[in-house]
Amino acid sequence: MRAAERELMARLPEGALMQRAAAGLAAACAELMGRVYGRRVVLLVGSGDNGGDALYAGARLARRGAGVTAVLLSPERTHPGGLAALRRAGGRALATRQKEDAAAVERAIRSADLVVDGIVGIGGKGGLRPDAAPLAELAEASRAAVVAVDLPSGVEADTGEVRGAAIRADLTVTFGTHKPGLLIDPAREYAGSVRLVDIGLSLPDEAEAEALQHADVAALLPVPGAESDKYRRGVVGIAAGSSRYPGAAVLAVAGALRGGAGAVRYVGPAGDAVIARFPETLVSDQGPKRAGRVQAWVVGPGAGDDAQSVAEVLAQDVPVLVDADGLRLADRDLVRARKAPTLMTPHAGEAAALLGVSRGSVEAARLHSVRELAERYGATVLLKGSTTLVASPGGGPVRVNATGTSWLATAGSGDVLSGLAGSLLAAGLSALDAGSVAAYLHGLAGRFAADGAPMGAHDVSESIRSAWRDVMS
Ligand SMILES: NC(=O)C1=CN([C@@H]2O[C@H](COP(=O)(O)OP(=O)(O)OC[C@H]3O[C@@H](n4cnc5c(N)ncnc54)[C@H](OP(=O)(O)O)[C@@H]3O)[C@@H](O)[C@H]2O)[C@@H](O)CC1
Ligand SMILES: Nc1ncnc2c1ncn2[C@@H]1O[C@H](COP(=O)(O)OP(=O)(O)O)[C@@H](O)[C@H]1O
Ligand SMILES: [K+]
Repeated sequence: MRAAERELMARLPEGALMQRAAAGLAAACAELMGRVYGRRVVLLVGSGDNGGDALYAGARLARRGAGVTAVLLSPERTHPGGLAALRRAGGRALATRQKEDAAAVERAIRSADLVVDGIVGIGGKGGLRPDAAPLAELAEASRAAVVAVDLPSGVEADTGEVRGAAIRADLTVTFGTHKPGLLIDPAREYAGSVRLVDIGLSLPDEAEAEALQHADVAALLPVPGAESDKYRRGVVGIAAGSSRYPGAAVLAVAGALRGGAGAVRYVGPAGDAVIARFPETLVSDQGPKRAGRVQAWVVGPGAGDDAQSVAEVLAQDVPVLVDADGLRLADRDLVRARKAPTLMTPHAGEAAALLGVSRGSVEAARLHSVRELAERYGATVLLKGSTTLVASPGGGPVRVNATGTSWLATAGSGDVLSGLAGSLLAAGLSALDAGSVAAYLHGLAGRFAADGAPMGAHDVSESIRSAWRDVMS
Protein backbone atom coordinates (compact mmCIF):
# COMPACT_ATOMS: atom_id res chain seq x y z
CA MET A 1 0.00 0.00 0.00
CA ARG A 2 2.71 2.46 1.02
CA ALA A 3 4.77 1.90 -2.12
CA ALA A 4 1.75 2.04 -4.43
CA GLU A 5 0.53 5.24 -2.74
CA ARG A 6 3.89 6.95 -3.09
CA GLU A 7 4.05 6.09 -6.77
CA LEU A 8 0.55 7.45 -7.44
CA MET A 9 0.89 10.53 -5.23
CA ALA A 10 3.93 11.62 -7.20
CA ARG A 11 1.75 11.82 -10.32
CA LEU A 12 -1.35 13.47 -8.80
CA PRO A 13 -2.02 16.95 -7.42
CA GLU A 14 -1.51 17.17 -3.68
CA GLY A 15 -4.38 15.75 -1.64
CA ALA A 16 -6.11 14.16 -4.64
CA LEU A 17 -5.75 10.64 -3.25
CA MET A 18 -7.22 11.58 0.09
CA GLN A 19 -10.14 13.26 -1.70
CA ARG A 20 -10.85 10.04 -3.59
CA ALA A 21 -10.76 8.11 -0.32
CA ALA A 22 -13.01 10.63 1.42
CA ALA A 23 -15.53 10.69 -1.44
CA GLY A 24 -15.86 6.88 -1.33
CA LEU A 25 -16.13 6.93 2.45
CA ALA A 26 -18.81 9.64 2.48
CA ALA A 27 -20.84 7.80 -0.17
CA ALA A 28 -20.74 4.57 1.87
CA CYS A 29 -21.79 6.45 5.02
CA ALA A 30 -24.67 8.12 3.20
CA GLU A 31 -25.85 4.80 1.80
CA LEU A 32 -25.71 3.18 5.23
CA MET A 33 -27.74 6.01 6.83
CA GLY A 34 -30.38 6.06 4.10
CA ARG A 35 -30.62 9.86 4.22
CA VAL A 36 -28.00 12.40 5.26
CA TYR A 37 -29.95 15.54 6.12
CA GLY A 38 -30.51 15.89 9.86
CA ARG A 39 -28.44 12.84 10.85
CA ARG A 40 -25.98 13.11 13.74
CA VAL A 41 -22.48 12.00 12.79
CA VAL A 42 -19.48 11.75 15.12
CA LEU A 43 -15.95 11.48 13.72
CA LEU A 44 -13.25 9.92 15.91
CA VAL A 45 -10.10 11.60 14.64
CA GLY A 46 -6.50 10.49 15.30
CA SER A 47 -3.40 12.42 14.34
CA GLY A 48 -2.61 10.75 11.01
CA ASP A 49 -4.06 10.64 7.51
CA ASN A 50 -6.70 8.17 8.67
CA GLY A 51 -8.17 11.07 10.65
CA GLY A 52 -7.80 13.26 7.55
CA ASP A 53 -9.99 10.88 5.57
CA ALA A 54 -12.64 10.99 8.29
CA LEU A 55 -12.59 14.82 8.41
CA TYR A 56 -12.94 15.31 4.65
CA ALA A 57 -15.74 12.72 4.51
CA GLY A 58 -17.38 14.48 7.48
CA ALA A 59 -17.19 17.79 5.60
CA ARG A 60 -19.00 16.18 2.65
CA LEU A 61 -21.75 14.87 4.93
CA ALA A 62 -22.05 18.25 6.70
CA ARG A 63 -22.53 19.97 3.34
CA ARG A 64 -25.47 17.63 2.74
CA GLY A 65 -27.10 18.66 6.01
CA ALA A 66 -25.74 16.21 8.60
CA GLY A 67 -24.79 17.54 12.05
CA VAL A 68 -21.13 16.56 12.27
CA THR A 69 -18.98 16.57 15.42
CA ALA A 70 -15.28 15.71 15.26
CA VAL A 71 -13.69 14.26 18.41
CA LEU A 72 -9.98 15.09 18.20
CA LEU A 73 -7.51 12.81 19.98
CA SER A 74 -4.63 15.22 19.57
CA PRO A 75 -5.86 18.65 18.43
CA GLU A 76 -2.37 20.04 17.77
CA ARG A 77 -1.56 17.22 15.31
CA THR A 78 -4.94 16.91 13.58
CA HIS A 79 -4.86 16.93 9.75
CA PRO A 80 -5.11 20.73 9.20
CA GLY A 81 -6.75 20.70 5.76
CA GLY A 82 -9.36 18.18 6.87
CA LEU A 83 -10.25 20.12 10.00
CA ALA A 84 -10.52 23.39 8.07
CA ALA A 85 -12.78 21.73 5.50
CA LEU A 86 -15.05 20.37 8.22
CA ARG A 87 -15.28 23.79 9.91
CA ARG A 88 -16.07 25.50 6.59
CA ALA A 89 -18.89 23.00 6.05
CA GLY A 90 -20.38 23.87 9.46
CA GLY A 91 -19.02 20.96 11.53
CA ARG A 92 -17.72 21.41 15.09
CA ALA A 93 -14.77 19.90 16.97
CA LEU A 94 -14.30 18.64 20.52
CA ALA A 95 -11.03 17.51 22.11
CA THR A 96 -10.76 14.38 24.26
CA ARG A 97 -7.99 15.90 26.36
CA GLN A 98 -10.07 18.96 27.31
CA LYS A 99 -11.88 18.31 30.62
CA GLU A 100 -14.74 20.61 29.69
CA ASP A 101 -15.33 18.61 26.49
CA ALA A 102 -15.43 15.15 28.11
CA ALA A 103 -19.15 15.16 28.91
CA ALA A 104 -19.97 16.58 25.47
CA VAL A 105 -17.94 13.82 23.77
CA GLU A 106 -19.85 11.16 25.67
CA ARG A 107 -23.19 12.80 24.87
CA ALA A 108 -22.35 13.18 21.20
CA ILE A 109 -21.36 9.53 20.78
CA ARG A 110 -24.33 8.28 22.77
CA SER A 111 -26.83 10.19 20.65
CA ALA A 112 -25.11 9.71 17.28
CA ASP A 113 -26.68 7.94 14.31
CA LEU A 114 -23.26 7.19 12.86
CA VAL A 115 -19.76 7.01 14.33
CA VAL A 116 -16.85 7.21 11.85
CA ASP A 117 -13.66 5.64 13.18
CA GLY A 118 -10.67 7.62 11.87
CA ILE A 119 -8.43 7.03 14.89
CA VAL A 120 -5.74 5.07 13.09
CA GLY A 121 -5.33 3.13 9.83
CA ILE A 122 -2.33 1.36 8.32
CA GLY A 123 -0.02 3.52 10.46
CA GLY A 124 -1.16 1.79 13.66
CA LYS A 125 0.76 -0.60 15.88
CA GLY A 126 -0.67 -2.51 18.84
CA GLY A 127 -4.09 -2.12 20.40
CA LEU A 128 -5.65 1.31 20.94
CA ARG A 129 -3.73 3.54 23.31
CA PRO A 130 -5.24 4.53 26.69
CA ASP A 131 -6.59 7.85 25.39
CA ALA A 132 -8.31 6.15 22.43
CA ALA A 133 -9.59 2.94 24.05
CA PRO A 134 -12.52 4.60 25.92
CA LEU A 135 -13.84 5.91 22.58
CA ALA A 136 -14.12 2.33 21.31
CA GLU A 137 -16.17 1.43 24.39
CA LEU A 138 -18.45 4.44 23.93
CA ALA A 139 -18.96 3.63 20.26
CA GLU A 140 -19.81 0.02 21.07
CA ALA A 141 -22.31 1.04 23.76
CA SER A 142 -23.98 3.59 21.48
CA ARG A 143 -26.84 2.60 19.17
CA ALA A 144 -25.00 4.31 16.31
CA ALA A 145 -23.76 2.38 13.30
CA VAL A 146 -19.95 2.32 13.30
CA VAL A 147 -18.00 2.78 10.06
CA ALA A 148 -14.26 2.16 10.22
CA VAL A 149 -12.00 4.11 7.89
CA ASP A 150 -9.60 1.75 6.07
CA LEU A 151 -9.38 -0.61 9.09
CA PRO A 152 -11.04 -0.92 12.48
CA SER A 153 -8.61 1.06 14.67
CA GLY A 154 -6.51 -1.14 16.93
CA VAL A 155 -6.24 -4.26 14.73
CA GLU A 156 -3.00 -5.26 13.03
CA ALA A 157 -3.35 -4.52 9.32
CA ASP A 158 -0.68 -6.99 8.17
CA THR A 159 -1.58 -10.06 10.24
CA GLY A 160 -5.16 -10.01 11.51
CA GLU A 161 -3.97 -10.07 15.12
CA VAL A 162 -5.72 -8.00 17.79
CA ARG A 163 -3.38 -7.15 20.64
CA GLY A 164 -5.57 -4.92 22.79
CA ALA A 165 -8.62 -2.66 22.58
CA ALA A 166 -10.01 -2.14 19.07
CA ILE A 167 -13.03 -0.61 17.39
CA ARG A 168 -15.88 -2.96 16.47
CA ALA A 169 -17.32 -1.77 13.19
CA ASP A 170 -20.49 -2.61 11.30
CA LEU A 171 -18.85 -1.60 8.04
CA THR A 172 -15.23 -0.98 7.06
CA VAL A 173 -14.54 1.18 4.02
CA THR A 174 -11.06 0.29 2.85
CA PHE A 175 -8.93 1.94 0.18
CA GLY A 176 -6.90 0.50 -2.68
CA THR A 177 -6.90 -3.15 -1.61
CA HIS A 178 -8.02 -5.47 1.17
CA LYS A 179 -5.54 -5.69 4.02
CA PRO A 180 -4.87 -9.11 5.61
CA GLY A 181 -6.45 -7.84 8.84
CA LEU A 182 -9.79 -7.48 7.03
CA LEU A 183 -9.77 -11.13 5.95
CA ILE A 184 -8.18 -13.03 8.83
CA ASP A 185 -9.61 -13.66 12.29
CA PRO A 186 -9.66 -12.41 14.97
CA ALA A 187 -9.38 -8.95 13.31
CA ARG A 188 -11.88 -9.84 10.58
CA GLU A 189 -14.66 -10.00 13.15
CA TYR A 190 -13.99 -6.39 14.13
CA ALA A 191 -14.38 -5.17 10.55
CA GLY A 192 -18.04 -6.04 9.95
CA SER A 193 -18.79 -6.04 6.25
CA VAL A 194 -16.05 -4.65 4.07
CA ARG A 195 -16.35 -2.31 1.12
CA LEU A 196 -13.40 -1.63 -1.15
CA VAL A 197 -12.98 1.86 -2.65
CA ASP A 198 -10.80 2.03 -5.76
CA ILE A 199 -8.47 5.03 -5.48
CA GLY A 200 -6.54 4.20 -8.65
CA LEU A 201 -3.51 2.46 -7.14
CA SER A 202 -1.50 -0.01 -9.22
CA LEU A 203 -0.73 -2.86 -6.88
CA PRO A 204 2.26 -5.19 -6.99
CA ASP A 205 1.70 -8.52 -8.81
CA GLU A 206 2.22 -10.71 -5.78
CA ALA A 207 0.03 -10.16 -2.74
CA GLU A 208 0.70 -11.23 0.86
CA ALA A 209 -2.67 -12.93 0.92
CA GLU A 210 -5.27 -13.79 -1.68
CA ALA A 211 -8.89 -14.91 -1.43
CA LEU A 212 -10.21 -16.97 -4.34
CA GLN A 213 -13.53 -15.94 -5.88
CA HIS A 214 -16.05 -18.02 -7.86
CA ALA A 215 -14.34 -17.38 -11.21
CA ASP A 216 -10.91 -18.39 -9.85
CA VAL A 217 -12.31 -21.63 -8.47
CA ALA A 218 -14.28 -22.37 -11.64
CA ALA A 219 -11.06 -22.11 -13.64
CA LEU A 220 -9.34 -24.64 -11.36
CA LEU A 221 -12.07 -27.30 -11.02
CA PRO A 222 -11.26 -30.49 -12.95
CA VAL A 223 -13.86 -31.31 -15.60
CA PRO A 224 -13.68 -34.56 -17.59
CA GLY A 225 -13.20 -34.26 -21.34
CA ALA A 226 -14.03 -36.62 -24.21
CA GLU A 227 -10.68 -38.42 -23.75
CA SER A 228 -11.16 -38.99 -20.02
CA ASP A 229 -11.48 -42.34 -18.33
CA LYS A 230 -11.59 -43.11 -14.62
CA TYR A 231 -7.82 -43.59 -14.37
CA ARG A 232 -6.96 -40.45 -16.31
CA ARG A 233 -9.28 -38.49 -14.02
CA GLY A 234 -7.18 -39.72 -11.10
CA VAL A 235 -7.60 -42.33 -8.38
CA VAL A 236 -7.55 -41.10 -4.80
CA GLY A 237 -6.54 -43.47 -2.00
CA ILE A 238 -8.11 -43.02 1.41
CA ALA A 239 -6.24 -44.59 4.34
CA ALA A 240 -8.51 -43.65 7.20
CA GLY A 241 -10.83 -44.93 9.91
CA SER A 242 -10.33 -47.62 12.51
CA SER A 243 -12.58 -50.10 14.29
CA ARG A 244 -13.12 -47.33 16.84
CA TYR A 245 -13.80 -44.58 14.26
CA PRO A 246 -15.26 -46.22 11.12
CA GLY A 247 -17.32 -43.08 10.45
CA ALA A 248 -14.23 -41.02 9.64
CA ALA A 249 -13.53 -43.38 6.73
CA VAL A 250 -17.10 -43.05 5.45
CA LEU A 251 -17.00 -39.25 5.64
CA ALA A 252 -13.59 -38.94 3.97
CA VAL A 253 -14.83 -41.19 1.13
CA ALA A 254 -18.02 -39.10 0.93
CA GLY A 255 -15.89 -35.98 0.37
CA ALA A 256 -13.57 -37.76 -2.08
CA LEU A 257 -16.44 -39.02 -4.28
CA ARG A 258 -17.51 -35.40 -4.86
CA GLY A 259 -14.04 -34.02 -5.56
CA GLY A 260 -13.40 -34.86 -9.19
CA ALA A 261 -11.23 -37.99 -9.01
CA GLY A 262 -12.34 -40.84 -11.29
CA ALA A 263 -12.22 -43.49 -8.56
CA VAL A 264 -11.90 -43.71 -4.80
CA ARG A 265 -9.84 -46.51 -3.29
CA TYR A 266 -10.36 -47.16 0.42
CA VAL A 267 -7.71 -48.95 2.47
CA GLY A 268 -8.28 -49.83 6.12
CA PRO A 269 -10.43 -51.69 8.63
CA ALA A 270 -13.70 -49.87 7.89
CA GLY A 271 -14.27 -51.31 4.41
CA ASP A 272 -17.65 -52.83 5.25
CA ALA A 273 -19.02 -49.53 6.55
CA VAL A 274 -17.68 -47.71 3.49
CA ILE A 275 -19.13 -50.21 0.99
CA ALA A 276 -22.49 -50.23 2.76
CA ARG A 277 -22.77 -46.50 2.22
CA PHE A 278 -20.84 -46.07 -1.04
CA PRO A 279 -20.85 -49.20 -3.21
CA GLU A 280 -18.75 -47.50 -5.89
CA THR A 281 -15.66 -47.47 -3.60
CA LEU A 282 -12.77 -49.86 -4.36
CA VAL A 283 -12.00 -51.46 -1.01
CA SER A 284 -8.91 -53.27 0.27
CA ASP A 285 -7.59 -54.27 3.69
CA GLN A 286 -4.03 -55.03 2.54
CA GLY A 287 -2.50 -51.70 3.60
CA PRO A 288 -1.50 -48.73 1.42
CA LYS A 289 1.65 -50.37 0.01
CA ARG A 290 -0.32 -53.15 -1.73
CA ALA A 291 -3.38 -51.10 -2.62
CA GLY A 292 -2.60 -50.68 -6.31
CA ARG A 293 -1.99 -47.47 -8.16
CA VAL A 294 -3.33 -44.15 -6.85
CA GLN A 295 -2.52 -40.59 -7.95
CA ALA A 296 -2.87 -39.10 -4.44
CA TRP A 297 -3.38 -40.32 -0.87
CA VAL A 298 -5.32 -39.09 2.12
CA VAL A 299 -4.08 -40.49 5.40
CA GLY A 300 -5.08 -39.96 8.99
CA PRO A 301 -8.77 -39.21 9.64
CA GLY A 302 -9.93 -41.46 12.47
CA ALA A 303 -6.78 -43.57 12.02
CA GLY A 304 -6.10 -43.98 15.75
CA ASP A 305 -2.53 -45.21 16.25
CA ASP A 306 -1.95 -46.75 12.83
CA ALA A 307 1.57 -45.35 12.40
CA GLN A 308 2.43 -47.98 9.81
CA SER A 309 -0.17 -46.78 7.28
CA VAL A 310 1.05 -43.21 7.72
CA ALA A 311 4.66 -44.25 7.07
CA GLU A 312 3.68 -46.41 4.07
CA VAL A 313 1.72 -43.59 2.50
CA LEU A 314 4.44 -41.00 3.10
CA ALA A 315 6.93 -43.34 1.42
CA GLN A 316 4.99 -43.22 -1.87
CA ASP A 317 6.04 -40.78 -4.52
CA VAL A 318 2.60 -39.22 -5.12
CA PRO A 319 0.89 -36.20 -3.50
CA VAL A 320 -0.22 -36.98 0.07
CA LEU A 321 -2.71 -35.22 2.34
CA VAL A 322 -2.09 -35.77 6.07
CA ASP A 323 -4.92 -35.02 8.48
CA ALA A 324 -6.03 -35.61 12.08
CA ASP A 325 -4.24 -38.58 13.76
CA GLY A 326 -1.89 -38.73 10.78
CA LEU A 327 -0.46 -35.35 11.76
CA ARG A 328 0.63 -36.68 15.14
CA LEU A 329 2.04 -39.86 13.61
CA ALA A 330 3.88 -38.30 10.65
CA ASP A 331 7.64 -38.10 11.09
CA ARG A 332 8.81 -34.58 10.31
CA ASP A 333 12.04 -35.65 8.62
CA LEU A 334 10.12 -38.10 6.44
CA VAL A 335 7.73 -35.32 5.39
CA ARG A 336 10.59 -32.91 4.71
CA ALA A 337 12.40 -35.51 2.60
CA ARG A 338 9.42 -36.16 0.33
CA LYS A 339 9.74 -35.11 -3.31
CA ALA A 340 6.03 -35.20 -4.18
CA PRO A 341 3.79 -32.54 -2.61
CA THR A 342 2.50 -32.95 0.95
CA LEU A 343 -0.63 -31.14 2.17
CA MET A 344 -1.18 -31.05 5.94
CA THR A 345 -4.62 -30.03 7.26
CA PRO A 346 -4.51 -29.31 11.02
CA HIS A 347 -7.10 -27.43 13.04
CA ALA A 348 -5.75 -24.94 15.59
CA GLY A 349 -5.34 -27.58 18.30
CA GLU A 350 -3.37 -29.92 16.04
CA ALA A 351 -1.27 -27.04 14.72
CA ALA A 352 -0.52 -26.00 18.31
CA ALA A 353 0.66 -29.52 19.17
CA LEU A 354 2.94 -29.61 16.12
CA LEU A 355 4.40 -26.18 16.94
CA GLY A 356 4.67 -26.82 20.68
CA VAL A 357 2.58 -23.77 21.61
CA SER A 358 -0.90 -23.23 23.02
CA ARG A 359 -4.05 -23.44 20.91
CA GLY A 360 -4.85 -19.84 21.88
CA SER A 361 -1.60 -18.54 20.45
CA VAL A 362 -2.29 -20.26 17.10
CA GLU A 363 -5.78 -18.74 16.99
CA ALA A 364 -4.42 -15.29 17.86
CA ALA A 365 -1.76 -15.43 15.12
CA ARG A 366 -3.12 -17.62 12.33
CA LEU A 367 -1.05 -16.14 9.51
CA HIS A 368 2.20 -16.50 11.42
CA SER A 369 1.32 -20.04 12.57
CA VAL A 370 0.41 -21.40 9.13
CA ARG A 371 3.60 -19.98 7.59
CA GLU A 372 5.71 -21.33 10.42
CA LEU A 373 4.29 -24.84 10.03
CA ALA A 374 4.76 -24.80 6.25
CA GLU A 375 8.40 -23.83 6.79
CA ARG A 376 9.10 -26.41 9.49
CA TYR A 377 7.60 -29.33 7.54
CA GLY A 378 8.52 -28.19 4.05
CA ALA A 379 4.86 -28.89 3.24
CA THR A 380 1.76 -27.00 2.14
CA VAL A 381 -0.34 -26.39 5.24
CA LEU A 382 -4.08 -25.76 5.42
CA LEU A 383 -4.97 -24.37 8.86
CA LYS A 384 -8.68 -24.94 9.55
CA GLY A 385 -11.00 -22.84 11.67
CA SER A 386 -13.02 -19.65 11.56
CA THR A 387 -10.62 -18.37 8.89
CA THR A 388 -9.06 -21.18 6.87
CA LEU A 389 -5.59 -20.35 5.54
CA VAL A 390 -3.38 -22.28 3.10
CA ALA A 391 0.37 -21.59 2.96
CA SER A 392 3.04 -23.05 0.68
CA PRO A 393 6.53 -23.92 1.86
CA GLY A 394 9.00 -21.33 0.64
CA GLY A 395 6.56 -18.41 0.91
CA GLY A 396 4.30 -16.79 -1.68
CA PRO A 397 0.77 -15.55 -1.12
CA VAL A 398 -1.25 -17.25 1.60
CA ARG A 399 -4.74 -18.24 0.45
CA VAL A 400 -7.54 -17.06 2.73
CA ASN A 401 -10.89 -18.78 2.45
CA ALA A 402 -13.88 -16.49 2.70
CA THR A 403 -16.74 -18.95 2.21
CA GLY A 404 -16.89 -20.76 5.58
CA THR A 405 -19.59 -20.66 8.23
CA SER A 406 -19.44 -21.49 11.91
CA TRP A 407 -22.09 -24.19 11.28
CA LEU A 408 -19.15 -26.21 9.95
CA ALA A 409 -17.88 -26.59 13.51
CA THR A 410 -19.45 -30.05 13.71
CA ALA A 411 -17.77 -33.42 14.26
CA GLY A 412 -16.53 -35.04 11.08
CA SER A 413 -16.72 -32.04 8.78
CA GLY A 414 -12.91 -32.01 8.67
CA ASP A 415 -12.96 -35.62 7.39
CA VAL A 416 -15.18 -34.54 4.49
CA LEU A 417 -12.73 -31.72 3.72
CA SER A 418 -9.73 -34.02 3.64
CA GLY A 419 -11.43 -36.45 1.26
CA LEU A 420 -12.48 -33.59 -1.00
CA ALA A 421 -9.00 -32.03 -1.05
CA GLY A 422 -7.37 -35.43 -1.66
CA SER A 423 -9.66 -36.02 -4.61
CA LEU A 424 -8.65 -32.67 -6.13
CA LEU A 425 -4.98 -33.60 -5.59
CA ALA A 426 -5.55 -36.87 -7.45
CA ALA A 427 -7.24 -34.94 -10.25
CA GLY A 428 -3.99 -33.01 -10.71
CA LEU A 429 -4.34 -29.76 -8.76
CA SER A 430 -1.29 -28.45 -6.89
CA ALA A 431 -1.34 -28.76 -3.11
CA LEU A 432 -2.06 -25.02 -2.76
CA ASP A 433 -4.92 -25.13 -5.28
CA ALA A 434 -6.36 -28.42 -3.99
CA GLY A 435 -6.39 -27.13 -0.41
CA SER A 436 -7.85 -23.73 -1.19
CA VAL A 437 -10.41 -24.99 -3.74
CA ALA A 438 -11.51 -27.71 -1.28
CA ALA A 439 -11.88 -25.14 1.52
CA TYR A 440 -13.89 -22.92 -0.82
CA LEU A 441 -16.32 -25.67 -1.89
CA HIS A 442 -16.52 -27.07 1.65
CA GLY A 443 -17.38 -23.63 3.08
CA LEU A 444 -20.03 -23.06 0.44
CA ALA A 445 -21.41 -26.60 0.90
CA GLY A 446 -21.56 -25.91 4.64
CA ARG A 447 -23.65 -22.79 4.02
CA PHE A 448 -26.00 -24.57 1.63
CA ALA A 449 -26.37 -27.59 3.93
CA ALA A 450 -26.93 -25.57 7.09
CA ASP A 451 -29.20 -22.93 5.57
CA GLY A 452 -29.55 -21.43 9.04
CA ALA A 453 -30.07 -24.70 10.97
CA PRO A 454 -27.76 -27.28 12.57
CA MET A 455 -26.44 -30.08 10.36
CA GLY A 456 -24.17 -33.11 10.43
CA ALA A 457 -20.97 -33.62 8.48
CA HIS A 458 -22.69 -35.99 6.00
CA ASP A 459 -25.02 -33.11 5.08
CA VAL A 460 -21.96 -31.08 4.10
CA SER A 461 -20.72 -33.86 1.82
CA GLU A 462 -24.11 -34.06 0.14
CA SER A 463 -24.08 -30.33 -0.62
CA ILE A 464 -20.66 -30.31 -2.31
CA ARG A 465 -22.33 -30.93 -5.67
CA SER A 466 -24.57 -27.86 -5.21
CA ALA A 467 -21.51 -25.81 -4.31
CA TRP A 468 -19.71 -27.08 -7.41
CA ARG A 469 -22.67 -26.16 -9.64
CA ASP A 470 -22.94 -22.75 -7.99
CA VAL A 471 -19.27 -22.05 -8.73
CA MET A 472 -19.65 -23.22 -12.35
CA SER A 473 -22.86 -21.26 -13.05
N1 LIG B 1 -1.04 8.11 2.06
C1 LIG B 1 -2.09 8.41 1.28
O1 LIG B 1 -1.98 9.03 0.27
C2 LIG B 1 -3.39 7.96 1.65
C3 LIG B 1 -3.66 7.48 2.91
N2 LIG B 1 -4.88 7.20 3.27
C4 LIG B 1 -5.23 7.05 4.67
O2 LIG B 1 -4.13 7.28 5.50
C5 LIG B 1 -3.97 6.23 6.44
C6 LIG B 1 -2.56 6.11 6.84
O3 LIG B 1 -2.21 7.33 7.39
P1 LIG B 1 -0.90 7.56 8.28
O4 LIG B 1 0.25 6.97 7.60
O5 LIG B 1 -0.84 8.99 8.58
O6 LIG B 1 -1.17 6.71 9.55
P2 LIG B 1 -2.49 6.52 10.44
O7 LIG B 1 -3.07 5.20 10.11
O8 LIG B 1 -3.38 7.69 10.38
O9 LIG B 1 -1.90 6.35 11.89
C7 LIG B 1 -0.88 7.19 12.38
C8 LIG B 1 -1.32 7.85 13.63
O10 LIG B 1 -1.89 6.92 14.53
C9 LIG B 1 -1.25 7.00 15.80
N3 LIG B 1 -1.24 5.64 16.35
C10 LIG B 1 -0.44 4.59 16.01
N4 LIG B 1 -0.78 3.49 16.69
C11 LIG B 1 -1.82 3.84 17.49
C12 LIG B 1 -2.59 3.13 18.44
N5 LIG B 1 -2.36 1.82 18.72
N6 LIG B 1 -3.59 3.79 19.11
C13 LIG B 1 -3.82 5.09 18.84
N7 LIG B 1 -3.10 5.81 17.95
C14 LIG B 1 -2.11 5.20 17.28
C15 LIG B 1 0.10 7.59 15.51
O11 LIG B 1 0.51 8.36 16.59
P3 LIG B 1 2.07 8.67 16.88
O12 LIG B 1 2.75 7.33 16.97
O13 LIG B 1 2.54 9.49 15.77
O14 LIG B 1 1.99 9.38 18.18
C16 LIG B 1 -0.15 8.44 14.29
O15 LIG B 1 -0.54 9.73 14.66
C17 LIG B 1 -4.55 5.05 5.74
O16 LIG B 1 -4.95 4.02 6.63
C18 LIG B 1 -5.73 5.68 5.02
O17 LIG B 1 -6.83 5.82 5.90
C19 LIG B 1 -5.98 7.40 2.33
O18 LIG B 1 -6.40 8.70 2.47
C20 LIG B 1 -5.55 7.16 0.92
C21 LIG B 1 -4.45 8.05 0.59
N1 LIG C 1 -16.02 -21.18 13.64
C1 LIG C 1 -15.86 -21.72 12.44
N2 LIG C 1 -16.14 -21.00 11.32
C2 LIG C 1 -15.98 -21.55 10.09
N3 LIG C 1 -15.54 -22.81 9.88
C3 LIG C 1 -15.24 -23.56 10.93
C4 LIG C 1 -15.37 -23.06 12.26
N4 LIG C 1 -14.99 -24.04 13.11
C5 LIG C 1 -14.64 -25.10 12.34
N5 LIG C 1 -14.79 -24.82 11.03
C6 LIG C 1 -14.50 -25.71 9.90
O1 LIG C 1 -15.07 -26.98 10.17
C7 LIG C 1 -14.18 -28.03 9.86
C8 LIG C 1 -13.85 -28.79 11.15
O2 LIG C 1 -12.80 -29.66 10.96
P1 LIG C 1 -12.11 -30.43 12.17
O3 LIG C 1 -11.77 -29.47 13.26
O4 LIG C 1 -11.02 -31.25 11.60
O5 LIG C 1 -13.29 -31.35 12.70
P2 LIG C 1 -13.39 -32.94 12.73
O6 LIG C 1 -12.07 -33.43 13.20
O7 LIG C 1 -14.48 -33.24 13.73
O8 LIG C 1 -13.74 -33.39 11.38
C9 LIG C 1 -12.99 -27.36 9.21
O9 LIG C 1 -13.17 -27.30 7.81
C10 LIG C 1 -13.02 -25.94 9.78
O10 LIG C 1 -12.42 -24.99 8.94
K1 LIG D 1 -9.68 3.47 11.37
